[in-house]
Amino acid sequence: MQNIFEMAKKPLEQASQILRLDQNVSSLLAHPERTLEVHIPVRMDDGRLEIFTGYRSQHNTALGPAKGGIRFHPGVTMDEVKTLAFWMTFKCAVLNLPYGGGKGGVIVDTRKLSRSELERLARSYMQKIMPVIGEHQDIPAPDVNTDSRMMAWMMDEYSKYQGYNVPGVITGKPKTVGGSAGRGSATGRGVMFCIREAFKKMAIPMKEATVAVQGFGNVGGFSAKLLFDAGAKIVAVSDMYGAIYNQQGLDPYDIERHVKETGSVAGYRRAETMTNGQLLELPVTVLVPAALEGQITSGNADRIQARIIAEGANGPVTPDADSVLAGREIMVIPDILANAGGVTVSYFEWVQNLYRYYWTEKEVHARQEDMMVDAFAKVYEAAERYRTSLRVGAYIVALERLSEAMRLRGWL
Ligand SMILES: NC(=O)C1=CN([C@@H]2O[C@H](COP(=O)(O)OP(=O)(O)OC[C@H]3O[C@@H](n4cnc5c(N)ncnc54)[C@H](OP(=O)(O)O)[C@@H]3O)[C@@H](O)[C@H]2O)C=CC1
Ligand SMILES: O=C(O)CCC(=O)C(=O)O
Repeated sequence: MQNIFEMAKKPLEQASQILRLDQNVSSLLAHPERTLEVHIPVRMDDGRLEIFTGYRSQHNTALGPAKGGIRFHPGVTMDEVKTLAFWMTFKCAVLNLPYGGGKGGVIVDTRKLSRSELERLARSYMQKIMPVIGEHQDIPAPDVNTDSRMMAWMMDEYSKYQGYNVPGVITGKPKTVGGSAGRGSATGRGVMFCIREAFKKMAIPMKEATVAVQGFGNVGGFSAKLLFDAGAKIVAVSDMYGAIYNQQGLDPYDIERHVKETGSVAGYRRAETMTNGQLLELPVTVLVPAALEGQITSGNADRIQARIIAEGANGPVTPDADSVLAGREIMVIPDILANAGGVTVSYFEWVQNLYRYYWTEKEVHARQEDMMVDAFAKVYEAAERYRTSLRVGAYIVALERLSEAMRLRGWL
Protein backbone atom coordinates (compact mmCIF):
# COMPACT_ATOMS: atom_id res chain seq x y z
CA MET A 1 0.00 0.00 0.00
CA GLN A 2 1.23 3.52 -0.82
CA ASN A 3 2.47 5.64 2.06
CA ILE A 4 -0.34 7.83 3.48
CA PHE A 5 1.72 11.05 3.37
CA GLU A 6 2.67 10.46 -0.27
CA MET A 7 -1.01 9.82 -1.15
CA ALA A 8 -2.10 12.99 0.63
CA LYS A 9 0.12 15.13 -1.60
CA LYS A 10 -1.71 14.16 -4.82
CA PRO A 11 -4.32 16.99 -4.77
CA LEU A 12 -1.55 19.47 -3.86
CA GLU A 13 0.30 18.44 -7.02
CA GLN A 14 -2.90 18.68 -9.13
CA ALA A 15 -3.80 22.13 -7.78
CA SER A 16 -0.21 23.40 -8.16
CA GLN A 17 -0.21 22.33 -11.81
CA ILE A 18 -3.55 24.02 -12.49
CA LEU A 19 -2.31 27.26 -10.89
CA ARG A 20 1.10 26.86 -12.62
CA LEU A 21 2.79 27.57 -9.31
CA ASP A 22 6.50 27.81 -8.88
CA GLN A 23 7.87 24.33 -8.03
CA ASN A 24 9.26 25.79 -4.78
CA VAL A 25 5.71 26.16 -3.40
CA SER A 26 4.89 22.45 -3.58
CA SER A 27 8.46 21.53 -2.55
CA LEU A 28 8.07 23.59 0.65
CA LEU A 29 4.64 22.11 1.33
CA ALA A 30 5.82 18.56 0.64
CA HIS A 31 7.48 18.36 4.09
CA PRO A 32 6.49 19.38 7.62
CA GLU A 33 8.55 22.15 9.21
CA ARG A 34 9.19 19.86 12.17
CA THR A 35 7.97 16.64 13.75
CA LEU A 36 8.72 15.82 17.36
CA GLU A 37 8.76 12.23 18.64
CA VAL A 38 8.30 11.80 22.38
CA HIS A 39 8.46 8.86 24.77
CA ILE A 40 6.07 9.27 27.65
CA PRO A 41 6.58 7.39 30.93
CA VAL A 42 3.31 6.73 32.78
CA ARG A 43 2.94 5.08 36.19
CA MET A 44 0.14 2.53 35.80
CA ASP A 45 -2.36 1.79 38.60
CA ASP A 46 -0.57 -1.50 39.40
CA GLY A 47 2.75 0.28 39.96
CA ARG A 48 4.36 -0.65 36.60
CA LEU A 49 6.00 2.05 34.48
CA GLU A 50 4.75 1.99 30.89
CA ILE A 51 6.42 4.02 28.12
CA PHE A 52 4.09 5.36 25.40
CA THR A 53 5.24 6.88 22.11
CA GLY A 54 3.73 10.09 20.79
CA TYR A 55 4.27 12.80 18.17
CA ARG A 56 3.54 16.44 17.41
CA SER A 57 4.01 17.63 13.85
CA GLN A 58 3.94 21.23 12.63
CA HIS A 59 3.50 21.23 8.90
CA ASN A 60 3.52 24.88 7.79
CA THR A 61 3.18 28.12 9.75
CA ALA A 62 3.15 30.71 6.93
CA LEU A 63 -0.38 31.84 7.86
CA GLY A 64 -0.01 31.65 11.65
CA PRO A 65 0.73 29.35 14.59
CA ALA A 66 0.23 25.62 14.07
CA LYS A 67 -3.26 24.32 14.92
CA GLY A 68 -4.69 20.83 15.06
CA GLY A 69 -5.97 18.05 17.26
CA ILE A 70 -4.40 15.26 19.29
CA ARG A 71 -5.31 11.65 18.49
CA PHE A 72 -5.04 8.77 20.96
CA HIS A 73 -5.25 5.51 19.00
CA PRO A 74 -3.32 2.22 18.74
CA GLY A 75 -2.85 2.79 14.97
CA VAL A 76 -1.12 6.19 15.27
CA THR A 77 2.16 6.45 13.31
CA MET A 78 4.52 9.34 12.64
CA ASP A 79 3.46 9.32 8.98
CA GLU A 80 -0.21 9.51 9.95
CA VAL A 81 0.42 12.48 12.26
CA LYS A 82 2.48 14.24 9.55
CA THR A 83 -0.35 13.69 7.09
CA LEU A 84 -3.00 14.98 9.50
CA ALA A 85 -0.84 18.10 10.09
CA PHE A 86 -0.51 18.58 6.32
CA TRP A 87 -4.32 18.48 5.95
CA MET A 88 -4.65 21.05 8.77
CA THR A 89 -2.48 23.55 6.86
CA PHE A 90 -4.84 23.40 3.88
CA LYS A 91 -8.01 23.28 6.02
CA CYS A 92 -7.07 26.44 7.92
CA ALA A 93 -6.17 28.16 4.64
CA VAL A 94 -9.51 27.18 3.00
CA LEU A 95 -11.37 28.78 5.91
CA ASN A 96 -9.02 31.80 5.85
CA LEU A 97 -8.04 31.24 9.49
CA PRO A 98 -4.80 32.84 10.77
CA TYR A 99 -3.27 29.42 11.44
CA GLY A 100 -0.86 26.90 10.04
CA GLY A 101 -1.27 23.14 10.32
CA GLY A 102 -0.31 20.90 13.22
CA LYS A 103 -1.36 17.56 14.68
CA GLY A 104 -0.43 15.25 17.51
CA GLY A 105 -0.91 11.62 18.35
CA VAL A 106 -0.13 8.97 20.95
CA ILE A 107 -0.01 5.23 20.27
CA VAL A 108 -2.44 3.91 22.88
CA ASP A 109 -5.64 1.91 23.23
CA THR A 110 -7.56 4.18 25.60
CA ARG A 111 -10.05 1.40 26.38
CA LYS A 112 -7.29 -0.40 28.31
CA LEU A 113 -6.51 2.60 30.58
CA SER A 114 -8.28 3.62 33.79
CA ARG A 115 -9.41 7.23 34.16
CA SER A 116 -6.40 8.10 36.31
CA GLU A 117 -3.95 6.39 33.92
CA LEU A 118 -5.49 8.38 31.06
CA GLU A 119 -5.11 11.61 33.02
CA ARG A 120 -1.44 10.85 33.78
CA LEU A 121 -0.83 10.04 30.10
CA ALA A 122 -2.52 13.25 28.89
CA ARG A 123 -0.55 15.37 31.37
CA SER A 124 2.79 13.64 30.61
CA TYR A 125 2.24 13.98 26.85
CA MET A 126 1.66 17.72 27.35
CA GLN A 127 4.88 17.96 29.40
CA LYS A 128 6.84 16.27 26.61
CA ILE A 129 5.51 18.45 23.77
CA MET A 130 5.59 21.66 25.86
CA PRO A 131 8.81 23.01 24.25
CA VAL A 132 7.01 23.34 20.89
CA ILE A 133 3.52 24.32 22.17
CA GLY A 134 2.15 27.74 23.11
CA GLU A 135 -0.80 30.04 22.50
CA HIS A 136 1.20 31.86 19.77
CA GLN A 137 3.20 28.82 18.64
CA ASP A 138 1.06 25.70 18.35
CA ILE A 139 -2.46 25.22 19.75
CA PRO A 140 -3.74 21.62 20.03
CA ALA A 141 -7.39 20.46 20.22
CA PRO A 142 -9.38 17.18 20.39
CA ASP A 143 -9.37 14.44 17.75
CA VAL A 144 -10.13 10.70 17.82
CA ASN A 145 -10.45 9.37 21.41
CA THR A 146 -9.61 12.71 23.05
CA ASP A 147 -12.27 14.97 24.55
CA SER A 148 -12.91 18.24 26.42
CA ARG A 149 -12.00 16.65 29.77
CA MET A 150 -8.53 15.76 28.43
CA MET A 151 -8.11 19.26 26.95
CA ALA A 152 -8.76 20.64 30.48
CA TRP A 153 -6.04 18.36 31.96
CA MET A 154 -3.54 19.40 29.29
CA MET A 155 -4.37 23.12 29.68
CA ASP A 156 -3.95 22.74 33.43
CA GLU A 157 -0.59 20.98 33.02
CA TYR A 158 0.72 23.67 30.66
CA SER A 159 -0.56 26.47 32.94
CA LYS A 160 1.08 24.90 36.00
CA TYR A 161 4.48 25.09 34.30
CA GLN A 162 3.96 28.71 33.21
CA GLY A 163 2.80 29.71 36.69
CA TYR A 164 -0.42 31.34 35.47
CA ASN A 165 -3.61 30.37 33.60
CA VAL A 166 -3.12 29.98 29.81
CA PRO A 167 -6.52 28.93 28.42
CA GLY A 168 -5.48 29.83 24.84
CA VAL A 169 -2.87 27.06 24.66
CA ILE A 170 -5.47 24.44 23.72
CA THR A 171 -9.05 24.50 22.40
CA GLY A 172 -12.01 22.19 22.80
CA LYS A 173 -12.01 22.74 26.59
CA PRO A 174 -15.11 22.58 28.80
CA LYS A 175 -16.85 25.98 28.96
CA THR A 176 -16.09 26.57 32.65
CA VAL A 177 -12.34 26.58 31.99
CA GLY A 178 -12.41 28.72 28.84
CA GLY A 179 -14.10 26.52 26.25
CA SER A 180 -16.32 28.10 23.61
CA ALA A 181 -20.04 27.65 23.32
CA GLY A 182 -20.68 25.52 20.25
CA ARG A 183 -17.24 23.79 19.98
CA GLY A 184 -18.63 20.34 20.91
CA SER A 185 -21.05 20.26 17.98
CA ALA A 186 -18.95 22.44 15.64
CA THR A 187 -17.48 19.80 13.33
CA GLY A 188 -20.82 18.03 12.82
CA ARG A 189 -22.54 21.40 12.35
CA GLY A 190 -20.02 22.27 9.64
CA VAL A 191 -20.68 18.92 7.92
CA MET A 192 -24.41 19.74 7.99
CA PHE A 193 -23.85 23.26 6.55
CA CYS A 194 -21.74 21.84 3.69
CA ILE A 195 -24.34 19.18 2.86
CA ARG A 196 -27.09 21.82 2.92
CA GLU A 197 -25.08 24.03 0.52
CA ALA A 198 -24.42 21.05 -1.79
CA PHE A 199 -28.15 20.22 -1.77
CA LYS A 200 -28.91 23.80 -2.88
CA LYS A 201 -26.56 23.37 -5.86
CA MET A 202 -28.10 19.99 -6.76
CA ALA A 203 -31.72 20.98 -6.01
CA ILE A 204 -32.11 18.18 -3.45
CA PRO A 205 -34.70 18.94 -0.72
CA MET A 206 -33.34 18.08 2.75
CA LYS A 207 -36.62 16.32 3.59
CA GLU A 208 -36.14 13.87 0.71
CA ALA A 209 -32.55 13.00 1.63
CA THR A 210 -31.36 9.76 3.17
CA VAL A 211 -28.08 9.64 5.08
CA ALA A 212 -25.64 6.95 6.25
CA VAL A 213 -22.99 7.94 8.81
CA GLN A 214 -19.88 5.86 9.54
CA GLY A 215 -18.63 6.55 13.08
CA PHE A 216 -20.86 7.78 15.91
CA GLY A 217 -18.32 9.78 17.92
CA ASN A 218 -18.02 13.55 18.11
CA VAL A 219 -18.18 14.18 14.35
CA GLY A 220 -20.50 11.35 13.29
CA GLY A 221 -22.86 11.75 16.25
CA PHE A 222 -23.39 15.49 15.80
CA SER A 223 -23.57 15.18 11.99
CA ALA A 224 -26.36 12.60 12.37
CA LYS A 225 -28.27 14.65 14.97
CA LEU A 226 -28.02 17.96 13.11
CA LEU A 227 -29.00 16.43 9.76
CA PHE A 228 -31.91 14.70 11.52
CA ASP A 229 -32.94 18.07 13.05
CA ALA A 230 -32.74 19.64 9.58
CA GLY A 231 -35.23 17.06 8.27
CA ALA A 232 -33.06 14.40 6.60
CA LYS A 233 -33.71 10.69 7.19
CA ILE A 234 -30.78 8.95 8.92
CA VAL A 235 -30.94 5.33 7.71
CA ALA A 236 -27.65 3.93 9.06
CA VAL A 237 -24.95 4.70 11.62
CA SER A 238 -21.97 2.69 12.89
CA ASP A 239 -19.04 2.47 15.26
CA MET A 240 -16.07 0.12 15.66
CA TYR A 241 -18.36 -2.77 16.59
CA GLY A 242 -20.57 -2.62 13.46
CA ALA A 243 -23.42 -0.78 11.76
CA ILE A 244 -27.19 -0.50 12.29
CA TYR A 245 -29.72 0.15 9.53
CA ASN A 246 -33.39 1.01 9.23
CA GLN A 247 -34.81 2.05 5.88
CA GLN A 248 -37.70 3.83 7.67
CA GLY A 249 -35.23 6.07 9.52
CA LEU A 250 -33.38 6.11 12.84
CA ASP A 251 -33.57 8.61 15.70
CA PRO A 252 -29.91 9.52 16.51
CA TYR A 253 -30.92 10.94 19.92
CA ASP A 254 -32.42 7.58 20.90
CA ILE A 255 -29.29 5.82 19.58
CA GLU A 256 -27.17 8.17 21.68
CA ARG A 257 -29.09 7.05 24.80
CA HIS A 258 -28.44 3.43 23.80
CA VAL A 259 -24.69 4.16 23.34
CA LYS A 260 -24.54 5.81 26.80
CA GLU A 261 -26.06 2.67 28.33
CA THR A 262 -24.17 -0.02 26.37
CA GLY A 263 -21.03 1.63 24.94
CA SER A 264 -21.93 0.93 21.30
CA VAL A 265 -24.58 1.42 18.60
CA ALA A 266 -24.55 -2.38 18.22
CA GLY A 267 -27.60 -4.11 19.64
CA TYR A 268 -29.94 -1.12 19.10
CA ARG A 269 -33.42 -2.63 18.98
CA ARG A 270 -35.13 -0.66 16.22
CA ALA A 271 -32.67 -1.60 13.46
CA GLU A 272 -31.06 -4.39 11.47
CA THR A 273 -27.38 -5.16 11.87
CA MET A 274 -24.83 -4.77 9.08
CA THR A 275 -21.09 -4.34 8.65
CA ASN A 276 -19.25 -1.03 8.23
CA GLY A 277 -18.41 -2.17 4.69
CA GLN A 278 -22.10 -2.65 3.86
CA LEU A 279 -23.00 0.76 5.33
CA LEU A 280 -20.56 2.47 2.96
CA GLU A 281 -22.28 0.87 -0.04
CA LEU A 282 -25.90 1.77 0.81
CA PRO A 283 -28.02 3.55 -1.82
CA VAL A 284 -28.35 6.87 0.05
CA THR A 285 -28.35 10.54 -0.90
CA VAL A 286 -25.38 11.29 1.38
CA LEU A 287 -22.68 9.17 2.90
CA VAL A 288 -20.77 10.76 5.82
CA PRO A 289 -17.61 8.76 6.62
CA ALA A 290 -16.77 10.13 10.10
CA ALA A 291 -14.36 7.54 11.55
CA LEU A 292 -10.85 7.06 10.16
CA GLU A 293 -8.75 7.39 7.00
CA GLY A 294 -8.78 5.05 4.01
CA GLN A 295 -12.36 3.75 4.16
CA ILE A 296 -13.26 4.29 0.49
CA THR A 297 -10.53 2.89 -1.70
CA SER A 298 -10.11 1.50 -5.22
CA GLY A 299 -11.45 -1.73 -3.68
CA ASN A 300 -14.98 -0.42 -3.01
CA ALA A 301 -15.30 2.93 -4.85
CA ASP A 302 -17.12 1.34 -7.79
CA ARG A 303 -19.79 -0.02 -5.40
CA ILE A 304 -20.55 3.30 -3.63
CA GLN A 305 -24.14 4.30 -4.37
CA ALA A 306 -24.35 7.65 -2.53
CA ARG A 307 -24.85 10.80 -4.64
CA ILE A 308 -22.71 12.86 -2.25
CA ILE A 309 -19.88 11.90 0.10
CA ALA A 310 -19.25 14.49 2.85
CA GLU A 311 -15.90 13.72 4.46
CA GLY A 312 -16.51 14.14 8.20
CA ALA A 313 -13.28 12.21 8.85
CA ASN A 314 -9.86 13.27 7.64
CA GLY A 315 -8.77 11.32 4.58
CA PRO A 316 -11.56 8.70 4.35
CA VAL A 317 -11.32 8.58 0.52
CA THR A 318 -8.01 7.59 -1.10
CA PRO A 319 -6.79 9.37 -4.27
CA ASP A 320 -7.43 6.20 -6.36
CA ALA A 321 -10.99 6.10 -5.11
CA ASP A 322 -11.37 9.83 -5.79
CA SER A 323 -10.72 9.22 -9.49
CA VAL A 324 -13.27 6.38 -9.62
CA LEU A 325 -15.90 8.51 -7.81
CA ALA A 326 -15.26 11.49 -10.10
CA GLY A 327 -15.77 9.22 -13.13
CA ARG A 328 -19.10 8.13 -11.64
CA GLU A 329 -20.12 11.76 -10.95
CA ILE A 330 -20.36 11.26 -7.20
CA MET A 331 -19.76 14.60 -5.48
CA VAL A 332 -17.10 14.46 -2.74
CA ILE A 333 -17.12 17.37 -0.28
CA PRO A 334 -13.47 17.18 0.82
CA ASP A 335 -12.36 16.89 4.44
CA ILE A 336 -10.48 20.20 4.37
CA LEU A 337 -13.85 21.89 3.82
CA ALA A 338 -16.49 19.48 5.18
CA ASN A 339 -14.93 18.96 8.63
CA ALA A 340 -13.46 22.45 8.99
CA GLY A 341 -16.23 23.54 11.39
CA GLY A 342 -14.23 22.17 14.32
CA VAL A 343 -11.12 24.25 13.75
CA THR A 344 -13.26 27.28 12.86
CA VAL A 345 -14.93 27.25 16.28
CA SER A 346 -11.55 26.39 17.87
CA TYR A 347 -10.34 29.64 16.31
CA PHE A 348 -13.29 31.44 17.96
CA GLU A 349 -12.39 29.78 21.28
CA TRP A 350 -8.77 30.95 21.00
CA VAL A 351 -9.83 34.52 20.16
CA GLN A 352 -12.19 34.54 23.17
CA ASN A 353 -9.39 33.16 25.40
CA LEU A 354 -6.94 35.84 24.28
CA TYR A 355 -9.51 38.60 24.93
CA ARG A 356 -11.09 36.96 28.01
CA TYR A 357 -14.45 37.97 26.53
CA TYR A 358 -16.95 35.24 25.70
CA TRP A 359 -19.66 34.97 23.04
CA THR A 360 -23.12 33.41 23.17
CA GLU A 361 -23.88 30.12 21.44
CA LYS A 362 -26.08 32.02 18.97
CA GLU A 363 -23.16 34.30 18.02
CA VAL A 364 -20.82 31.32 17.57
CA HIS A 365 -23.30 29.46 15.35
CA ALA A 366 -23.97 32.53 13.22
CA ARG A 367 -20.25 33.32 12.72
CA GLN A 368 -19.49 29.67 11.93
CA GLU A 369 -22.31 29.53 9.40
CA ASP A 370 -21.12 32.72 7.65
CA MET A 371 -17.55 31.47 7.36
CA MET A 372 -18.48 27.99 6.18
CA VAL A 373 -21.06 29.12 3.63
CA ASP A 374 -18.49 31.54 2.25
CA ALA A 375 -15.76 28.85 2.12
CA PHE A 376 -18.14 26.40 0.39
CA ALA A 377 -19.01 29.04 -2.22
CA LYS A 378 -15.33 29.85 -2.89
CA VAL A 379 -14.39 26.18 -3.25
CA TYR A 380 -17.38 25.46 -5.50
CA GLU A 381 -16.54 28.47 -7.67
CA ALA A 382 -12.85 27.42 -7.97
CA ALA A 383 -13.88 23.88 -8.95
CA GLU A 384 -16.23 25.25 -11.63
CA ARG A 385 -13.69 27.77 -12.91
CA TYR A 386 -10.98 25.15 -13.37
CA ARG A 387 -13.38 22.27 -14.26
CA THR A 388 -12.07 20.11 -11.46
CA SER A 389 -13.28 18.33 -8.33
CA LEU A 390 -14.27 20.10 -5.11
CA ARG A 391 -11.16 18.61 -3.50
CA VAL A 392 -8.79 20.15 -6.03
CA GLY A 393 -10.93 23.34 -5.87
CA ALA A 394 -10.34 23.49 -2.12
CA TYR A 395 -6.57 23.01 -2.57
CA ILE A 396 -6.62 25.83 -5.16
CA VAL A 397 -8.33 28.22 -2.69
CA ALA A 398 -5.85 27.21 0.03
CA LEU A 399 -2.79 27.36 -2.22
CA GLU A 400 -3.59 30.85 -3.45
CA ARG A 401 -3.46 32.06 0.17
CA LEU A 402 -0.50 29.92 1.23
CA SER A 403 1.70 30.70 -1.75
CA GLU A 404 1.02 34.44 -1.36
CA ALA A 405 1.90 34.31 2.36
CA MET A 406 5.10 32.34 1.73
CA ARG A 407 6.11 34.74 -1.07
CA LEU A 408 5.41 37.86 1.02
CA ARG A 409 7.37 36.43 3.94
CA GLY A 410 10.31 35.77 1.63
CA TRP A 411 10.25 31.98 2.01
CA LEU A 412 10.27 31.24 -1.71
N1 LIG B 1 -13.26 16.04 16.75
C1 LIG B 1 -13.13 17.00 15.84
O1 LIG B 1 -13.46 18.17 16.10
C2 LIG B 1 -12.66 16.69 14.47
C3 LIG B 1 -12.45 15.40 14.04
N2 LIG B 1 -12.13 15.17 12.73
C4 LIG B 1 -11.95 13.82 12.21
O2 LIG B 1 -13.18 13.10 12.32
C5 LIG B 1 -12.92 11.70 12.50
C6 LIG B 1 -13.62 11.22 13.75
O3 LIG B 1 -13.16 11.99 14.85
P1 LIG B 1 -14.00 12.15 16.20
O4 LIG B 1 -15.45 12.06 15.91
O5 LIG B 1 -13.46 13.33 16.88
O6 LIG B 1 -13.53 10.86 17.00
P2 LIG B 1 -14.29 10.07 18.16
O7 LIG B 1 -13.24 9.35 18.89
O8 LIG B 1 -15.20 10.98 18.90
O9 LIG B 1 -15.21 9.04 17.34
C7 LIG B 1 -14.70 8.15 16.41
C8 LIG B 1 -15.83 7.24 15.99
O10 LIG B 1 -15.38 6.41 14.93
C9 LIG B 1 -15.64 5.05 15.29
N3 LIG B 1 -14.67 4.16 14.67
C10 LIG B 1 -13.36 4.00 14.98
N4 LIG B 1 -12.81 3.08 14.18
C11 LIG B 1 -13.79 2.67 13.36
C12 LIG B 1 -13.86 1.72 12.31
N5 LIG B 1 -12.79 1.04 11.94
N6 LIG B 1 -15.06 1.55 11.68
C13 LIG B 1 -16.13 2.26 12.08
N7 LIG B 1 -16.14 3.15 13.04
C14 LIG B 1 -14.98 3.34 13.68
C15 LIG B 1 -15.57 5.03 16.80
O11 LIG B 1 -16.20 3.87 17.30
P3 LIG B 1 -16.06 3.45 18.85
O12 LIG B 1 -16.89 4.48 19.61
O13 LIG B 1 -16.65 2.10 18.87
O14 LIG B 1 -14.60 3.53 19.19
C16 LIG B 1 -16.32 6.32 17.10
O15 LIG B 1 -17.71 6.12 16.96
C17 LIG B 1 -11.40 11.58 12.51
O16 LIG B 1 -10.96 11.35 11.19
C18 LIG B 1 -10.94 12.97 12.95
O17 LIG B 1 -9.63 13.26 12.57
C19 LIG B 1 -12.02 16.19 11.82
C20 LIG B 1 -12.21 17.46 12.20
C21 LIG B 1 -12.45 17.85 13.57
O1 LIG C 1 -10.06 22.20 16.45
C1 LIG C 1 -8.91 22.16 16.04
O2 LIG C 1 -8.05 22.98 16.32
C2 LIG C 1 -8.45 21.05 15.12
C3 LIG C 1 -9.45 19.99 14.83
C4 LIG C 1 -8.79 18.91 14.03
O3 LIG C 1 -7.90 18.25 14.53
C5 LIG C 1 -9.15 18.69 12.64
O4 LIG C 1 -9.82 19.54 12.04
O5 LIG C 1 -8.78 17.64 12.09
